[in-house]
Amino acid sequence: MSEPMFPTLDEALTRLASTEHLLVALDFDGTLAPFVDNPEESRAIPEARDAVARLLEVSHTTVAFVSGRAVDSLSRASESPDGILLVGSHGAEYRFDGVDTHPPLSDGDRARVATLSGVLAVVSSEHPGTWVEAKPAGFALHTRGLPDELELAANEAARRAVADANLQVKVRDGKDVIEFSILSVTKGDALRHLRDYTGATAVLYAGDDVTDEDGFAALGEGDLSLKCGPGDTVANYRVASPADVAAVLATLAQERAATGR
Ligand SMILES: O=P(O)(O)OC[C@H]1O[C@H](O[C@H]2O[C@H](CO)[C@@H](O)[C@H](O)[C@H]2O)[C@H](O)[C@@H](O)[C@@H]1O
Repeated sequence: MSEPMFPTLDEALTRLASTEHLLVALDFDGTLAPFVDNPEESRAIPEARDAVARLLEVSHTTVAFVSGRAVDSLSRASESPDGILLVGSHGAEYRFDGVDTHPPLSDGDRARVATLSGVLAVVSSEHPGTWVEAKPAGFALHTRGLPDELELAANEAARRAVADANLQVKVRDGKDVIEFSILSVTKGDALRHLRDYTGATAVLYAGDDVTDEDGFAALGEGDLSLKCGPGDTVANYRVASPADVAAVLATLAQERAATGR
């Protein structure tokens, strides 16, 4: 973990609550929602939903979900609370104030996506228990529930097959998932864009996975980075579970509201 600016998370939250415009950016799976086998059935825990709703009621406060999911999938799983900003596909898709934006894909890009689809379909068919989730610019090969050795074999086969196809895609390791995208944007890019878009004077970002490290690294002095669960991190603070993240958000909502904003 990085050296925190304040010795305790409570002190850091109090300082953050007093900023002029606060951006609360949150990863979804593993941070607000516990892992489940079927991503379509994933939902934020009630405590997290309540805390997000309270933050959304405070003026000069913006809340965003920043996910590896495609933005449509994120919208369904998060049930897209009123006023929320959505970032999908690790920063490749935005849904802000009802407007969708994403980088245009050239014909060549679409051809690479189609080739990638075929390559991963073959890998999945050769590795029972895996399945492929489609996204606008890539795919996730899911391995949840497989024994470690089978998961490893599927991941290695996918990496090899994609490398052999010479597609030059971005590879992201996640929790029981390996992702391949023709776009290389990161959650760090997403947080920089969100900061500009909202004019935030301070940012909280919470996440649990390797891809969230790009988000943490994009934060600076006066911001707060919160890692959920175990694993190496550059975040300043750590909690154990989505329930703990929800408690942090509830505290922040309470303190932020008390500032009179
Ligand atoms: O950036 P996130 O919001 O954390 O999204 C990361 C990936 O989340 C989803 O997969 C993960 O959650 C699933 C549901 O709990 C679980 O079955 C899977 O094993 C996890 O990796 C989503 O399906 C992926 O597209 C996201 O990239």
